[in-house]
Amino acid sequence: MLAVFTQGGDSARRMSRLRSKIPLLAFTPEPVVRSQAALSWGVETFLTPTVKHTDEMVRQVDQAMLADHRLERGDVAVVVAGSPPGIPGSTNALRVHRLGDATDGVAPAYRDSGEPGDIEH
Ligand SMILES: Nc1ncnc2c1ncn2[C@@H]1O[C@H](COP(=O)(O)OP(=O)(O)OP(=O)(O)O)[C@@H](O)[C@H]1O
Ligand SMILES: CC(=O)C(=O)O
Repeated sequence: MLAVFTQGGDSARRMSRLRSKIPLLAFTPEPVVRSQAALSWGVETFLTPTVKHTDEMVRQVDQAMLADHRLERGDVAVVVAGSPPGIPGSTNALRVHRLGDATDGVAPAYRDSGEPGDIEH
């Protein structure tokens, strides 16, 4: 599973163009971008709160995937984002994340990152 965090939508469009065989999920804080991204090939969209740290992004991925039992703890997700978050056009990071690590708080940074709010699918 590949999760892309996008503010303007370009990153989601670029990932969609690759026609990957693995599921592509786009997370955005912008309702309009969410609607546009949903029209791109193979993209499933999630509306998320704006975050300040990439650790909060992976927490959102954990919440979205584990709540629906879409994936299991220990499954691996690839997360593409801009680090630090909040600057459109700054996508520059790829992280391999083990699902559950953020919501389980396996590292101190995850325990500090708090509740990001609701994710709307
Ligand atoms: N929920 C969020 N909270 C904070 N920042 C976010 C969130 N979702 C995405 N971002 C940030 O948005 C940026 C990527 O947005 P975008 O998709 O617009 O980039 P891009 O495609 O490179 O830009 P552009 O559309 O300007 O060409 C990254 O810095 C990413 O961290
Ligand atoms: C992409 C991401 O989650 C990071 O920069 O850590």
